[in-house]
Amino acid sequence: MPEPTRTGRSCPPDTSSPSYRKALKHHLATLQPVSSSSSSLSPFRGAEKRFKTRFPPPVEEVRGALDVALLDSAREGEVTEGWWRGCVHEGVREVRLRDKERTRGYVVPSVPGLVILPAFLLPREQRQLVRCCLQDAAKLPNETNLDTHYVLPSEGLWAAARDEPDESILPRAVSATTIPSEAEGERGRRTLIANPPASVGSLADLLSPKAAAAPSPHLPPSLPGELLQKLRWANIGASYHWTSKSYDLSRCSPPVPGEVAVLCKRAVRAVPWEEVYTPADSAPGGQAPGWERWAEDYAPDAGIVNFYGLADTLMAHVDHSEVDCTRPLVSISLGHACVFLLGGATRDVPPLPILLRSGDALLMSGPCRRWYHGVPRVLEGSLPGYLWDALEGEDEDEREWAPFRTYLARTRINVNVRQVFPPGMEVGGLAGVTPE
Ligand SMILES: O=C(O)CCC(=O)C(=O)O
Ligand SMILES: [Fe+2]
Repeated sequence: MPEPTRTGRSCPPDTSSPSYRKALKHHLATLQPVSSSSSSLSPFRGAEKRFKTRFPPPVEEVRGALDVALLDSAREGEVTEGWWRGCVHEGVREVRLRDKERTRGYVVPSVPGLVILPAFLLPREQRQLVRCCLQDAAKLPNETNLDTHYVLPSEGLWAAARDEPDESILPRAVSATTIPSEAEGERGRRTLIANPPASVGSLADLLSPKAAAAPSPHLPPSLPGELLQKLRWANIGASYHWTSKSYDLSRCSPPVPGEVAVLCKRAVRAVPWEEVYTPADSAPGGQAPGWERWAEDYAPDAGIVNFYGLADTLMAHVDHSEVDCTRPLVSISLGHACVFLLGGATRDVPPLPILLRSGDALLMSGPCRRWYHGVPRVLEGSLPGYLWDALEGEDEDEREWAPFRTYLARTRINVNVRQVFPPGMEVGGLAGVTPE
């Protein structure tokens, strides 16, 4: 495979180029007639559609996205070298972080409980987290989207691609004890299924063993490098069961990797929550009960690492499988930037588009913790130079980094970490207390 290059660095696609015209022609030829229902799309679906558009690329649409990197002169190079940029919305408020080295944090009054920590990770830390995601997280006993269909090597796909690139990986045989894989999209991405939000009352469900999804019967053996391109998610911590969209605590899983947990706790500790929630909000039934103690007692116990190719999207959904429904979900972006849409309690609320760049952390807590959100667009040509070129002044082995940068040339990674159980409630594989 030829070494990929960083794409579309300093200008939008050349709309007069033969390749653009050819792609446009193909697009127009395959265009479906406008359905009578398209005007009745919900505001969230409408926004998704606008950001997904390839012809022409949604440069103007993205210009309306909240892009807090514009407020940081240190990121000027990163912003100007790519051709996607958003804007700064009125009302966005800076909060002073406790973490002295990283001084920026932003809240948006229309989205209570949202905190954005731009450039939360330094370039060196981003590289380290990328390594952790590919080498350690996407490996047994953690489950990935590929485990349903292939017998993956115990050393993990990344190590296999590096050490035994020509060794085929066999598809898994169909077994009579499995059930069809309903919750998996065509390429291992997720599709929507409606299930009730988790609560203390649904704990018994979390403890009951869940059937494995059925492997696809018609898959050829594949090389590790080919399968890496099909890697879409890896569970970390408590095992998430995609078919039923709930946790499966009957499955013993290692905890969230230490270095991921440390980063997420650092993000939660850095936020001055008293500036996010006023004391009145913390009253019982308020916006985020217990926020005063998050700095001490936030303990992530589950998460998903999402791997997006440049054309991949994540449709509108609510993460409601966690028993604790207000503690922060910490989401860290790596590699290519994206547009993240954050709506409201229903798809009828017009979403706020946010441009998330590599190293940014986004925290959803309190009211917005169970709001609709999704990723309609990975922004091609947005890989920052420090993930591609040698790191200035850092003692890093660029040869060791080379396969990671090649992978990132077509990828966005998102580390999405949650706390399923509130402090003191430890259940099943995570300890052994059953609620009354
Ligand atoms: O990729 C992202 O930024 C969001 C991912 C997400 O919403 C999820 O994993 O539930
Ligand atoms: Fe989500």
